[in-house]
Amino acid sequence: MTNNDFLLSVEGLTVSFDGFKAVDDLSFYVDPEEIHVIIGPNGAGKTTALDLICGKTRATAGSIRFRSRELTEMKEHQIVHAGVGRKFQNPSIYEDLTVFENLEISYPKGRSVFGALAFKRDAKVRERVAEIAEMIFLADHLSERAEYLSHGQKQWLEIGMLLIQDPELLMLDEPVAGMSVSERVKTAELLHRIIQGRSVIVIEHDMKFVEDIAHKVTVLHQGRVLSEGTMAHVKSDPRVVEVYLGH
Ligand SMILES: Nc1ncnc2c1ncn2[C@@H]1O[C@H](COP(=O)(O)OP(=O)(O)OP(=O)(O)O)[C@@H](O)[C@H]1O
Repeated sequence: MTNNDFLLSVEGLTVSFDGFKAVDDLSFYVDPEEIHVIIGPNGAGKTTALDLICGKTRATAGSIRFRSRELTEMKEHQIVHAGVGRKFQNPSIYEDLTVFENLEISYPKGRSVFGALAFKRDAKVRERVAEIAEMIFLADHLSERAEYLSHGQKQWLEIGMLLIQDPELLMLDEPVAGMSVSERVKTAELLHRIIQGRSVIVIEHDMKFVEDIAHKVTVLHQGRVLSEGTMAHVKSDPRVVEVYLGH
């Protein structure tokens, strides 16, 4: 039975690579405005699960329902268009463009209601770029070339490039890897700020950061759910301690 109150329902999801099931009969659900963190040991299938949701990898079996749509039957660009944004581990920003230009080129095309009045569209884009830049702590860096940003600022810029498309589901793969402590704190703040009207799935190994952001945690092990619930719940689950947290 599908519960339509969930933003995302993953059920019985399986992918087999030459007989090896990297994701094996996986089910989990994401509520609207939820920060849902996926943790688990190396090779547990976390990245593969996100690859399946964004259409980069095709499922062998199972279903992924996003609102009322079945994503397993859609192409990658259709999934993006449906409102699913994905950030990979390495930032894919344009180093030789400014912060402003990086955000501007990410603004969705063809959404203008002003028709030929291009200047009105330009004003709207500038306004939205300014709004996003403020949100990602880069309001004072709009005219700076992206190559001069710190590693953390580059990560934020890429999140901003996704936010400007206003996805209802945003997926982030290890967003704080390589960040300083203060950048991690600000990233947690950023995530709490952007979930109004959207949900976020995060893969993360930094448990302090997970504690700061997670509404719900799903622990994967060998492609399956090992444990699920609040951080306090999964932290005290002996099976999680044994395969992951105790190491
Ligand atoms: N295209 C592929 N072909 C064959 N095997 C694959 C493929 N993609 C992933 N795998 C295997 O599936 C398993 C799960 O990999 P995945 O990258 O999803 O794990 P992960 O939980 O994200 O790990 P990590 O924390 O190290 O990033 C691994 O054993 C990996 O080698």
